[in-house]
Amino acid sequence: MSIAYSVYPDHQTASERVADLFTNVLSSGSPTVLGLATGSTPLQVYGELCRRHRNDGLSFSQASSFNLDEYLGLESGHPQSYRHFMREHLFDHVDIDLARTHLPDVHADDAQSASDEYERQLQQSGGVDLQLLGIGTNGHIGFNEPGTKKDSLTRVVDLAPSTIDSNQRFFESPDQVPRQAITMGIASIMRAKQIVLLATGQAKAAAVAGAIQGPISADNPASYLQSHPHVHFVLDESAASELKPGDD
Ligand SMILES: N[C@@H]1[C@@H](O)[C@H](O)[C@@H](COP(=O)(O)O)O[C@@H]1O
Repeated sequence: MSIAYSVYPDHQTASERVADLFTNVLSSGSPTVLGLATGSTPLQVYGELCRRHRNDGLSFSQASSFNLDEYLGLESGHPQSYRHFMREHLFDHVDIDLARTHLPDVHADDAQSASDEYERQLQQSGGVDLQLLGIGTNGHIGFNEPGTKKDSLTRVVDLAPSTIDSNQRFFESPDQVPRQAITMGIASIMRAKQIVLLATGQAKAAAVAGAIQGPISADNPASYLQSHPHVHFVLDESAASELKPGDD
């Protein structure tokens, strides 16, 4: 099994192609459920969608959204919380109804009940029409770290040491980096009707090659995507650099 992929010369061009997919589902005129991701990778996708809203009238008025994950342990409104990220980079710049934007409730007394409730809302939404993913250098999607099972649902997870290291760049000091998160599971993600994974930069090349051309394995959670019927990887040349030729 393999995954379809496209390679573009740079991050901006790749991001515009991903924005095209979002534009298509948003332009259908019917209610749409978007699956959204955070991290540095999708920033230009969101920038492009904001530009299209401003200049071309692209409307989010029929959209609702579910984010993949949220850190546990940050106070409400923390600048590195994913809710804050989404408002800063997308929600506050387009006509989406904030009441229909969903992120896991990390301030509930019982984080596992809040995770179960998120999974229930996700299932009741009718399903994600288009899910955007990034990928960790260890192959994680959302915060589904290596070792995650294919049937996993939304739950509380411990972050891998390599993920904590990678995320240190967003915090003032290493001890401020959260150690836990609530994340959609692999099975939650795989229910999306269409999935696009955007990866750019050399640091992602090995994880991308393993996901597309390696065995389906918990060692590289993105490899589970091989069994999804409508998944596409959008890559820049660096992220594609460890793919073996002749397998696209
Ligand atoms: N939970 C997020 C993922 O959803 C994201 O895809 C990944 C890569 O982040 P970046 O895009 O900054 O490389 O790590 C984060 O920790």
